[in-house]
Amino acid sequence: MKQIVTGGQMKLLDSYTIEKMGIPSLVLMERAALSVCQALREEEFPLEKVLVLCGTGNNGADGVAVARMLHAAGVSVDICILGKKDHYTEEMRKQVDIAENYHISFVKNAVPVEYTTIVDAVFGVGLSREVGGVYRDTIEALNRSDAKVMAVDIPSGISADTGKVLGCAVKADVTVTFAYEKAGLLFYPGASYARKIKTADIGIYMPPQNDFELSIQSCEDKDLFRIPVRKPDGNKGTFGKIFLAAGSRDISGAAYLSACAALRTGAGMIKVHTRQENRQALTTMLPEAMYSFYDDEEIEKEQILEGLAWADVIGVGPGMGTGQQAEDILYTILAEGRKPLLIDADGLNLLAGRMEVLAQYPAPVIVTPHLGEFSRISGVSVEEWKEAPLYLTKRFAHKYHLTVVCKDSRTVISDGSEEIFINTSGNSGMATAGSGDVLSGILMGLLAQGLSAIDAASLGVYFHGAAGDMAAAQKGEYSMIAGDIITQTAEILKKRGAVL
Ligand SMILES: NC(=O)C1=CN([C@@H]2O[C@H](COP(=O)(O)OP(=O)(O)OC[C@H]3O[C@@H](n4cnc5c(N)ncnc54)[C@H](O)[C@@H]3O)[C@@H](O)[C@H]2O)[C@@H](O)CC1
Ligand SMILES: [K+]
Repeated sequence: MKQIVTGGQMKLLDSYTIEKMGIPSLVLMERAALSVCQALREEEFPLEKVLVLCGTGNNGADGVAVARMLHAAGVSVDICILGKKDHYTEEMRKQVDIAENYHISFVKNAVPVEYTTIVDAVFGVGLSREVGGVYRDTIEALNRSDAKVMAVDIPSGISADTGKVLGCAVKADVTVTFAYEKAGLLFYPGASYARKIKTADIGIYMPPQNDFELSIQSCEDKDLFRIPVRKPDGNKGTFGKIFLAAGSRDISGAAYLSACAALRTGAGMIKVHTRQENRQALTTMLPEAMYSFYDDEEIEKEQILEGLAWADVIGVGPGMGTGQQAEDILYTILAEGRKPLLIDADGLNLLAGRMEVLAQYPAPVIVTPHLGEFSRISGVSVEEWKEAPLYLTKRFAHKYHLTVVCKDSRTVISDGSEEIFINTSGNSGMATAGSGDVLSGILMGLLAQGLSAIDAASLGVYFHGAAGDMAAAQKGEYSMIAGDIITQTAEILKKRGAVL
């Protein structure tokens, strides 16, 4: 698990390290600048003629220190400072004094096209408003040049919290970020402005007790090993039984994909409750599942109650439609279910405006809305969410005691506690029909094997994205389809099994 921070959190950690632990600010800065110089070499930047563009804050001070190190190593480097001298921070003043002692060239109106490499040290985590004026003109000229661009800490103009472009922003080739990745480097569009991210240890201290309202985490490959080990003496019951209400008169694919993904993730048994019309298709495509069917008559409440009593995990929603029968099934489950419950797709559409009914549910509930569905069930518009994705997802999860998987290019997962997850696996090929059904199947499969709701959700989303990345490597982002994600799910678990 990787720790991620907001801009405000990073500033607190900087001050804690300086004031409480006693490491001088200039020492941190020296390490920061060294790490940038090292990355310039590792990433083979063309250092024939380098421009370091600096702001007046400590990001600019980092830049001046980088210029000094390059100059000392014999590189031809110019420093251009944007902003007034009387705005310099103390560290910036000091770095400029040192650079002047080294007789480094300072230029007033840099012409970006004249350089082979540009180091962007205009704004870091201190960016507090829209970028305009000379800053904007210079950043736009930089983006038009052919120079290779290294961003110091974060591309200038990107919000460290949301990844939004504040007016305009530097398009970097590589970003060296200090101590922890900032949330704004993970969310789009920030992620595409930062491109390749390298995280440098500069000696920042993380106190064991901090007052952060959010502790932001991001899963990595090694977290896949938290998927429970198969018990050699286990039976079908050991690995969990799932009751899934899915599919409707015209839709059988969603039920198939979700049920198949749950079994492929390792669940012991699944029973799909669906419309009679799906009998032939589903029993042919997935004979491994069990089924109960209903038709135009009233929904078979007895069948549902039987399924709920039998199951360890309940799922409802994929391809179910939003008609009266779907609504009756959902509300029967909400009234009678006693096991961990996953609600997806149409299940969520049926809940819009009535979320308080979930408060009575006696076991953990996971909901998996995409942003549009999240907007419908929470009343938060997509634009509002993009302004504060972490806070708004947490607030909604907390209000209704849910684990929320808010699906977007960077999915956010929260159970309302201070620990919140941003997912970084996956690719645009996963924006394909049925991909969400596969995710719901994976999450049920992990719940069935005993993971808690938040572990199943955070790990399952990462797992789904990782399988999607493998599918894209094989089929390409254009051609991959949801079924390919299921195939790769099996490949990932095979490797996991082989290691143990
Ligand atoms: N000692 C420290 O505090 C350390 C700081 N570090 C660096 O310092 C950075 C943070 O430094 P600061 O907090 O000084 O902030 P920044 O250097 O990111 O920027 C703040 C400055 O920009 C101005 N500003 C903000 N938005 C603007 C806008 N839209 N247009 C024009 N001016 C604007 C502010 O008024 C302020 O002068 C980090 O990102 C990191 O690069 C690192 O060197 C590690 C140590
Ligand atoms: K920067």
